[in-house]
Amino acid sequence: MQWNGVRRAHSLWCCKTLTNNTHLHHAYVPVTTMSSLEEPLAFDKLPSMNTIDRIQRFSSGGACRPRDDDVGMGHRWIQGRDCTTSNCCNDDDDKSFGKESFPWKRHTRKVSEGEILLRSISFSGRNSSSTVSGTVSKSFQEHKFHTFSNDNGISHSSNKLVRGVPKFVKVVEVGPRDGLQNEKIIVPTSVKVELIQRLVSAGLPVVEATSFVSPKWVPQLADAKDVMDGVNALDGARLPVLTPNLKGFEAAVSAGAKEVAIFASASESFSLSNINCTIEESLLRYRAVVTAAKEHSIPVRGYVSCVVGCPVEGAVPPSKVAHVVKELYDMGCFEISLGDTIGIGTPGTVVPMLEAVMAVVPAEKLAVHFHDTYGQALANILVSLQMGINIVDSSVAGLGGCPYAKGASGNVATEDVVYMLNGLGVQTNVDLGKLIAAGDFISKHLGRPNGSKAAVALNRRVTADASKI
Ligand SMILES: CC(C)(COP(=O)([O-])OP(=O)([O-])OC[C@H]1O[C@@H](n2cnc3c(N)ncnc32)[C@H](O)[C@@H]1OP(=O)([O-])[O-])[C@@H](O)C(=O)NCCC(=O)NCCSC(=O)C[C@@](C)(O)CC(=O)[O-]
Repeated sequence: MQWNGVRRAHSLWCCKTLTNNTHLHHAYVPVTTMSSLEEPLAFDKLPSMNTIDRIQRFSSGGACRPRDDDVGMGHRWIQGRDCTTSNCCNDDDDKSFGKESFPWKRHTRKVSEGEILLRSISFSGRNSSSTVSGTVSKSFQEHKFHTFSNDNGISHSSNKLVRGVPKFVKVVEVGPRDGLQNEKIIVPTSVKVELIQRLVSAGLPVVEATSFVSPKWVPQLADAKDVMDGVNALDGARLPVLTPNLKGFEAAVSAGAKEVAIFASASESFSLSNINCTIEESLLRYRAVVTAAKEHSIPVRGYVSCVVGCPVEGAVPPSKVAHVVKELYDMGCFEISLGDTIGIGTPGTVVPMLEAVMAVVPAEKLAVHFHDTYGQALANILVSLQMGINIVDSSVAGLGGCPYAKGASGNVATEDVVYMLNGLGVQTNVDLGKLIAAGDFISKHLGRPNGSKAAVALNRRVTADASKI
């Protein structure tokens, strides 16, 4: 692999500080074009949406697709979704996430919807608690962490903006992987294990546990096998891991992983810097992983990075994103997560990107994954929900960072997402109080404040209430 090494070494913006074990992986430090990140990408910086027309549209039962006469700016989506998906608030069929199916295997989630509904309710708010075992601070259970909202108003709202959002949203917690891979401090394995336990205990249905990548590039996750040893016995959530190649896949399976994720990019430059190969080479690699996964009946999630912008290339054409998403879908990924890796998107750029992607892959197979660098993540999530997406990735306490941009923050905080979803009357089955406790736990270990605004505000309210007693 000498050639690969040479190629990577020649990429100008690749930060290859392998000798410094505290540095994050090579993917994330461009030396040029940072100025392109200083202003939001706007419509006029995107390629003509006519390109989207050229993408072969394939019919998908539940996909929420734009009308043929609406390929421009996607304004229709911003005004409110006017077509339905299987999980729209207008839809009486609560399919939700209890019956997820994978291309080669009917997969039944361990926690059925019925079980979820039977879980005891110990917190106020629409998304109540779970009784999944785990270590949770008792004191938090005595407080009420709820979203300020008028419940009746939500459930009976006739407003098309609110009606347009799904009834259920599957929150995919990526903090232990995407968050911790980006933190400067290498967190001890025992702390990672406890964090995952707490997140599962909070009712999160999917907690991405770690990555089986090169420890030279991501030293923060070099203990992947030990983390899996610590969490394999956990019940109640799926614990996928990232695998960049067959080597990683085999290591993950040996460590007991039951679900994996592969990660491609819509930007050629980012692909080279992140996984040291072109997009097409990565797809070849991933085909091998998916084939091996099928043999083990292991579901594979796909990621596509840089779905609206790349730190080097600037705006990324929606058609390019759609191409990579479709490739991953066709090779057998059961779900594809759309990553705004540098958190540069706004609803103005996210909407046309989603339109292009939803023209080739059904909405219910898509997740959104927003970093909150520019404070746009919740707005982007809301507009995605209105377009029919019902899977959202996030990191507890907003873990992580993005060394491409000054002052960049990590993924959108799970607490903030759940708070917003509670306010919208969308069910997640996540217990906000336990989630906040998990966020406080890891923030304490990292020696920094909780990066979730909702967590900080709710903690402050609890403290203020307690002081009045
Ligand atoms: C992909 C590689 C491995 C290619 O790296 P490479 O250097 O091209 O690979 P190689 O095949 O030449 O191997 C080089 C060395 O790595 C080893 N190696 C090779 N594969 C593995 C493996 N799986 N596990 C452990 N070790 C491995 C291999 O054995 C060899 O070891 P040596 O002989 O030098 O001692 C490398 O570039 C890498 O690990 N990259 C990690 C990238 C990464 O983790 N990025 C962050 C995740 S993506 C992300 O965060 C975005 C996302 C998903 O969140 C969505 C979004 O926000 O956009």
